[in-house]
Amino acid sequence: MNDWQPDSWRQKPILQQPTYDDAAQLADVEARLKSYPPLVFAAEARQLHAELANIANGNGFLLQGGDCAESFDEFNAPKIRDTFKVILQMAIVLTFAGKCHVTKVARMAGQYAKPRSGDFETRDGISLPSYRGDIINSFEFNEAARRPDPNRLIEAYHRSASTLNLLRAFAQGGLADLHEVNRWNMAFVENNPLKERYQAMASSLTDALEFMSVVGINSDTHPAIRETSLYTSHEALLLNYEQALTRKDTLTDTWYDCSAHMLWIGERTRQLDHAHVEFFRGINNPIGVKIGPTIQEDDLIRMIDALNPANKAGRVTLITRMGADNLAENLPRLIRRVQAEGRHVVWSSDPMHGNTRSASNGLKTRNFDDILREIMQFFQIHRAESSHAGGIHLEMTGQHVTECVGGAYKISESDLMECYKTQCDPRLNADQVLELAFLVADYLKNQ
Ligand SMILES: O=C[C@H](O)[C@H](O)COP(=O)(O)O
Ligand SMILES: C=C(OP(=O)(O)O)C(=O)O
Repeated sequence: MNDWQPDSWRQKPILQQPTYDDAAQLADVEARLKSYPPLVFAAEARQLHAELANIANGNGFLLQGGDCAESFDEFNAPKIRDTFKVILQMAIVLTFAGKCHVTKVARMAGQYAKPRSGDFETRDGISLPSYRGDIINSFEFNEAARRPDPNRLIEAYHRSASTLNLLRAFAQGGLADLHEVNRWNMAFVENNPLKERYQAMASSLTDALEFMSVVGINSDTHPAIRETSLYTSHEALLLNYEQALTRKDTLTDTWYDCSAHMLWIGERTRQLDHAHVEFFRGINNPIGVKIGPTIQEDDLIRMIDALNPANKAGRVTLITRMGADNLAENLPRLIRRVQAEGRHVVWSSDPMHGNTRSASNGLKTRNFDDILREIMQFFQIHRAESSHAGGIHLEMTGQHVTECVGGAYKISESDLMECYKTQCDPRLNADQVLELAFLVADYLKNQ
């Protein structure tokens, strides 16, 4: 690792980056960010690493989710609270059904940069640079808004700090009480059109909590009942920002990217000889890598080795995002090769990014059934290969948006316009994501 430095990525080719007009202004912003306090503490990242190591070894489950792109405009406490609540609600049913620890990692407090298919967006004959996330430019469609602005890095830092502050308060301050979380779930089941389907699981969970109370295990006697831990993550796409928040941990004398506990490399920027792999190989956080259906076995092993030469369990999470129609053909060959080479990884399923399509009105959407189908196949394939299906990675929100079609409330393409708020990709709403959790839990319970 001698040849690695926080800025050594700058010597490599890089994709999916904005072009800033004023290099001096960008350098000034980077210097300011470098002087700011880190957002997370390296020891917290190590704690997450240890939890992920358990999952890589077959124990536990990773639940990772949140916005496709956090937005400066939609930045408020109810929105943060609602996503926090729904992550906890999912985690409680998955813990109960899977009978294992669920590690919760939010796509929050930094998920501000987006890779795009095209550099330009054209509307009514006018072409402007694509929206690349609020840390880079603005979603509004005019020339000034779409110009990359370095000050947005500072803005993203402060918003991430406030978000993280509130998440920590919720996690430790009483909002995470298991009894409360269970009450929210009971309300979800009570109001759901498919309530009979979820009733049995919700009732047995309630019974379990009541039994614990009777034998004296409650929020007063056991802090674990009223507190939780929630880690943060985002795609480390804008390396100027990530480098500025990369610090040497004084306890271990090793480098950590202190913008979040876990960072991931996207499907579009994981080329072995490019900047993102170079940056990631030197930071000690647990990291994710998105992998699509075209990846070859040799390339996968080379990538794992570049990122985790010591083959440490918990360091690398492979997040497969193949699409429900491609998973069965591609996942088994990758699992077999990773097993044959003895590499330690967490396998997680992102059932969102391979299942995006255009609705008839042109809006991007995803079908709940495709999402569920990809997750279920993910579990079945891992089971058939004697491998551990370690987690799921979702684009979701705690709010009642209409962006993905289907689910118990049968959102149709004509409903999409009712509350379509995403600035990039369609997210599962609060009901859809809980429904998914109950269905996955049902499957886990029957295994
Ligand atoms: O979230 C992932 C990507 O940023 C997104 O899918 C790209 O969307 P696009 O194809 O509209 O650019
Ligand atoms: C861009 C994303 O995913 P992928 O790299 O898998 O396309 C994402 O998760 O926001």
